[in-house]
Amino acid sequence: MSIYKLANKDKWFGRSSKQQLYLHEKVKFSNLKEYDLQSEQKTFALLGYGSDEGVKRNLGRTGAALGPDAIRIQLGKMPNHLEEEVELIDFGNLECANNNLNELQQNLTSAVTSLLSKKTVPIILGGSHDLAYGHYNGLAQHLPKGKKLGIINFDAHFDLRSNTNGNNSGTPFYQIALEEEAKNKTIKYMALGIRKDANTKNLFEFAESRKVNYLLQNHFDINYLEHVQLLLIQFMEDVDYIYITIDLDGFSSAYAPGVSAASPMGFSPDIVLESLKLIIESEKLLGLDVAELNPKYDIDNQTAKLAASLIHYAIHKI
Ligand SMILES: N=CN[C@@H](CCC(=O)O)C(=O)O
Ligand SMILES: [Mn+2]
Ligand SMILES: [Mn+2]
Repeated sequence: MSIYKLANKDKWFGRSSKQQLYLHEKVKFSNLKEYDLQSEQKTFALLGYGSDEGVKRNLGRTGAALGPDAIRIQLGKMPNHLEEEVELIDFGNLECANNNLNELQQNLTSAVTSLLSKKTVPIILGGSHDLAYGHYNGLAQHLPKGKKLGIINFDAHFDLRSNTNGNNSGTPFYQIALEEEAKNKTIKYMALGIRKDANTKNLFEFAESRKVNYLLQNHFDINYLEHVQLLLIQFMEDVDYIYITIDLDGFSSAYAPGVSAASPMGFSPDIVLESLKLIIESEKLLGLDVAELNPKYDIDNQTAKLAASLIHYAIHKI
């Protein structure tokens, strides 16, 4: 079994208003195993994936295990504009035990399925990007047969590496592609912000062979907004539900230095926010995660604040 830790309430602090003007005053805490369906009110479920095992296996710089708490610290200090009946619940962290990544991913899948069955919107805080494999499977298993789940990944990398030598942070979408094929289905995968200088020829070939809808980093830019919107609309038309995964290493290192594999020439927050707006307005969003925050390399918490701002934006838009 992987490790399940209840939320550390000390990570939620900030100015005190006594009228829930800040998210640390709004957030509630619960136990994954005990939580029950409250009512039909909108509920966001925060769950940390406190692991960098996948980054370590992928020869990256470790530190992402500390990502979830760094996001909580920044999110808690932000203003709360949620309606009173909307709930924000911190379910704590899943962590890796005995370097057993597969088990951690399976436990994330079960947790996500359970959170969906209780009508919450899962928001996973990462944590290395292998969380995508667990998160996707949890969302997919919840869906009725025949419903299509599309993945929209904001990332510098395809993460389509083969997992022949084990799962890691670079393999989640390869695993999903192969498992969908085993069921005579095809992966519905869009990757935005792909860097040519960070993905090999083989990865591009694999992506093309699986009809991955990808956009290179230089075109994933606010100057190409209409083009980006068109691609998103076309992709979303073809699926019933959407899973959003944001790998912070896709942002330029000017915005996101706190990652394992930084992108000096990455994308900017403005185009990501425009994309999130469009996706959320489609009302097809099922779950969202923010991955790869590595506080060890962050500067003045910029990357943690960016991660928190993305989540802040999403929960106020959904
Ligand atoms: N999740 C990250 N995956 C990247 C890491 C790149 C790197 O470490 O340079 C990948 O495997 O391509
Ligand atoms: Mn990446
Ligand atoms: Mn990634």
